[in-house]
Amino acid sequence: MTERIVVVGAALVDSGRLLAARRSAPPSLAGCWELPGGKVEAGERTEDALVRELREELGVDAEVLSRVPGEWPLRSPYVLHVHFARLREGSSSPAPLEDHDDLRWLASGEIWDVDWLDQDVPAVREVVELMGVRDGGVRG
Ligand SMILES: Nc1nc2c([nH]c(=O)n2[C@H]2C[C@H](O)[C@@H](COP(=O)(O)OP(=O)(O)OP(=O)(O)O)O2)c(=O)[nH]1
Repeated sequence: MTERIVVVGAALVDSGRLLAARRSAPPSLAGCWELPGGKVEAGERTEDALVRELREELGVDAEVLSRVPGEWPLRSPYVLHVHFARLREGSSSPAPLEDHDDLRWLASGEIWDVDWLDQDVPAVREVVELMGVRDGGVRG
């Protein structure tokens, strides 16, 4: 059976805005925007992987909230899972420390202003839908 590796992405929300991160590498993905996160390591809980990745990549202390239902195929063998997350009180603001060269907090009318990775578009669409539905519920 083909190995399947989960990449976990954060729908990091704050005051109704969603954080988008612009990849700086590899060249095939550089310049496009994604949900920050990374690969879940063997034996690691997805939520723990997300907290770890957000600390490494953005220097933040994040709290993982609910999972966005669904799973989106990436380049084999990767599949994307997404969880809502928010910054814990006292966390630093996100900074593009690793893998990214720009960050943007997108308000609801700005979500499609950035050039998302093609494979992220269906996941982002789902996130936006849920942010609307849960308005007030997932706001950080
Ligand atoms: N983090 C993240 N990766 C994504 C998204 N969409 C997408 O195709 N990918 C791809 C890019 C990479 O091939 C893979 C995850 O790689 P990564 O570089 O973020 O993960 P990582 O930090 O664990 O990687 P590594 O450098 O430790 O190998 O999934 C997304 O929204 N978020």
